[in-house]
Amino acid sequence: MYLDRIVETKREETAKLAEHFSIDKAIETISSMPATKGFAQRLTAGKKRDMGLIAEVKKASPSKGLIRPDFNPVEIALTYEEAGADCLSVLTDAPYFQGSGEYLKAVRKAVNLPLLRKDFVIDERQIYEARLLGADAVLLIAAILTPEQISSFMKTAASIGLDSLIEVHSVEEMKQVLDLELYDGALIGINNRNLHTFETSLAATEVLSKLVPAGVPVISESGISSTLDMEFLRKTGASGVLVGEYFMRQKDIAAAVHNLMGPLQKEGSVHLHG
Ligand SMILES: O=C(O)c1ccccc1NCC(=O)[C@H](O)[C@H](O)COP(=O)(O)O
Repeated sequence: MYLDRIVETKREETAKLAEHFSIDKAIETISSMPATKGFAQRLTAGKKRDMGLIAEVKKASPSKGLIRPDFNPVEIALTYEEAGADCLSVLTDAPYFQGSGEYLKAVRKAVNLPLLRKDFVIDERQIYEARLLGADAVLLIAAILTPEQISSFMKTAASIGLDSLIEVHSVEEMKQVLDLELYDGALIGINNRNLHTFETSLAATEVLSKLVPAGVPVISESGISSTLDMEFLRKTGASGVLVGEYFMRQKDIAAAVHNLMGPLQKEGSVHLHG
């Protein structure tokens, strides 16, 4: 199974990381870093349209191979920012997504938006590393973590100012996550992609969002590519969407953001550079 392969690779990567990474030193460095930017807040009260947008900087994927050959993460991030994305997701996994921690660092320097480190977190060192790279949030995938790990990682993340996007794909995972004490800044991500078969269906959001109590923000992730999809997702009560491949395949990324998401409703809150 592909997800098992990815997790096996992460075990190797984190074992290597453990050889040199000091959590105490990381905490010391983080204590003098600027505060994080409130990832969850930007997707709820602070969103710029009726639906929040996490726009993904994604070069390749296990399901689709190379998606964007002319990949310039900083240019893409700046385009997303100018088009009014609320937050960005930057893939840092190298072997399967051709991402990099260096891309996250470079994007952090270039844009003001809150950033999600998109990777497969299985070890708390990756959470400290995310903060050092400039992330404002981490992804915690229920399919590869125990509820105890999710709880503990969410706590670690919160202790260093990071929000958590907790990703589920099944009723069982959703129930387990909802049984946890969710920290302020926790978002539920419903992945429309089955991470074992790679099939996507927005029915995942339709079905699973019904289980989420009012007040817990839901982000619908993956396989979103049309205004019809957005209409469908609005009716599920999702607060926002995470979109990668659709934008990455467009020549004019900014136009694609505007077409998919509709006009900006909070013009004043768009942070442009200059
Ligand atoms: O994208 C994949 O092929 C994939 C395969 C295995 C595990 C995770 C995978 N994707 C991670 C994601 O969650 C997506 O990059 C993200 O939700 C955006 O999805 P999309 O808009 O479909 O690119």
